[in-house]
Amino acid sequence: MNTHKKIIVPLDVPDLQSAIALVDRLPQVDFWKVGLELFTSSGPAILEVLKSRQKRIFLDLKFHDIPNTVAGACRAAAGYGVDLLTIHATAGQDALRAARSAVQEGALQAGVKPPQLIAITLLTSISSRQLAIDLKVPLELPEYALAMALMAQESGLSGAVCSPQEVAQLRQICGHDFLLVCPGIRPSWAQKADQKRSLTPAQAILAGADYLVIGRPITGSDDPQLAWNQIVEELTTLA
Ligand SMILES: O=c1ccn([C@@H]2O[C@H](COP(=O)(O)O)[C@@H](O)[C@H]2O)c(=O)[nH]1
Repeated sequence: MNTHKKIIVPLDVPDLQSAIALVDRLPQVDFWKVGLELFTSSGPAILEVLKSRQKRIFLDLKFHDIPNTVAGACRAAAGYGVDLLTIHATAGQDALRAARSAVQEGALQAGVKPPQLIAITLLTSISSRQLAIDLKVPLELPEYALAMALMAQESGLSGAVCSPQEVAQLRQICGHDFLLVCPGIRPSWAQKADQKRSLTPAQAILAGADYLVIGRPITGSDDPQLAWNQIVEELTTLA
């Protein structure tokens, strides 16, 4: 796969108009992520815009609810014909299994290809200290992230969202068929902002990530095109 096809850019903008402006500004981007901000403000309209331009879509709604409710949400989301869909692993095994089945049903009913359902292991904005002190989780962070990924794998999900700092371990244990998508990516020249467990794009790919989610280093830059080119160049040197 061309290296630039491994980069997913989030449309973390407040409205449909800003989203379309960003898509127009970065025509090289093949894979866009629609998350909570844009979907909450503008609904599914952006999905049709992206599909009409032959873009791949990561619908990152991070479902987290009881099994019956996540199943209903997954059934509806799968009907949009997106490529990737997220649920929090902490919804638990019953919810993950219900979500997996619902994704198949929703896609079948709508006559579209089912999305790959992937589980959030632990948000990349959470540090080891926050995991222990705020969330009261008694495990070491890498052990916890691995446990969440394994639960997702045992529940039949296609993969997981993890920080690049845990991706090597997850790749080694979960195997090569398990999709690993990494946000929290920061080129050496970018601000970390609220991301606590980051690596550079090259480090993340070398550690085993299938896809990198890279937002503000590109979309918050004065020159998004230049930032995109710098990242693609960094990754091309690996190929
Ligand atoms: O653990 C997670 C899960 C999802 N995200 C999402 O990825 C992007 C990251 O954007 P940046 O601007 O590169 O920080 C954002 O849409 C998050 O909702 C994540 O960061 N961590």
